Amino acid sequence: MKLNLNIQPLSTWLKPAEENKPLIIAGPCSAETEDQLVTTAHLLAKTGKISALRAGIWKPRTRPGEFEGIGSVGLQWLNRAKQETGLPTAVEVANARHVEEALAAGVDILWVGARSTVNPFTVQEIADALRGVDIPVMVKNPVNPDLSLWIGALERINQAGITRLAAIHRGFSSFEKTAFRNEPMWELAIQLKTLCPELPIINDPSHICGNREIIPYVSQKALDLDMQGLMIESHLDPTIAWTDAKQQVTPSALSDIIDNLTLRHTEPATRALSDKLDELRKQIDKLDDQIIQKIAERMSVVEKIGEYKRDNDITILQVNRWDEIMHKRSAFARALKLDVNFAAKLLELMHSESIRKQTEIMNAKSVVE
Ligand SMILES: O=C(O)C(=O)C[C@]1(C(=O)O)C=C[C@@H](O)C=C1
Repeated sequence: MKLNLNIQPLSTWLKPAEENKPLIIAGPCSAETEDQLVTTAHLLAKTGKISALRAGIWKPRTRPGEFEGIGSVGLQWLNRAKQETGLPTAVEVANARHVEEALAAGVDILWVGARSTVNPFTVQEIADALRGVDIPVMVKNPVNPDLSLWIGALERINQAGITRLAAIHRGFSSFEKTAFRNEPMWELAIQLKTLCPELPIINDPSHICGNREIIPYVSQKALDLDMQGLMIESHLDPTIAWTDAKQQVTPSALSDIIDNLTLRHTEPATRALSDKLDELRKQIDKLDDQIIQKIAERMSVVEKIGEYKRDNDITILQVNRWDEIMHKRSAFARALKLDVNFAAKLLELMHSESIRKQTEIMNAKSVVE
């Protein structure tokens, strides 16, 4: 399946500020005061590395009583920052009123937040408010790891006529406590990219990390996964930020982070390098064919065992046998320097397919009887 979106290339509406460097959208998590926003904007603009200024004006907070954004007045401050620095501005919108106010205040780019993307009613309201308007829109992934919600939101906005469209990968909520505030689950962004290669994806390391220390690592990984840019929260003094203080960086720290990022090419630069890659890929093609062939052979033995179990009334699941397989194969994988967790995942996948196939065989019997 391919995703059919009508979109214009990112380069038609936002370009990296520097050659051979990633595209960066930066700014405070929240606009707090006029001085905080305008000063931060100036410091960011001075780095010469920023393509657009972001700031949260309306902040969705889980519990009431927390700072919920400065509201409409912040749009005027943002406009002043834009006039003085020349940076285009970006704001999160969560309903039709936000869209109207942001447009009236001359905001250049809108984004739909993760808590809105989960709700098709909200996304549709935003899409309807955007009908007939020509403005770039970015759609953050939903808080929960559901690719179809992300796709649905992109489709709704696109169907409203927005062709300057991008996705923002900000990570997903998870019950497990990990090093990340929001689990990156990179595979979901990769799936989106595979379904729609022309859709630009901007990574948001600030929300994935939740703390500034690991922002460089996540940023580099996003670029290595061919994402088209980064949205990084930056505050003139993060220690006193009103929201998300731990994940914001000063403009000068951001400048250092950008300097240390490597922008890699999607294709080899020379003929000789591309020949070398082709040669290695040919080896992969051959090995993949062999792996599939062997898995198919294994499955046909599994089917024979399934028929045997059916005819002799033996349970499908054989815990002891499976335990033995896991132990032996894990030891073998370790000896071959394969990652044991990876090997275990592969084996578990095969086991669940064996069970699925043998269940089909068992059920075929009950249909015949
Ligand atoms: O050994 C069996 O009984 C099988 O059916 C094969 C197999 C496997 O895929 O290796 C499948 C299911 C059992 O739980 C254990 C092992």
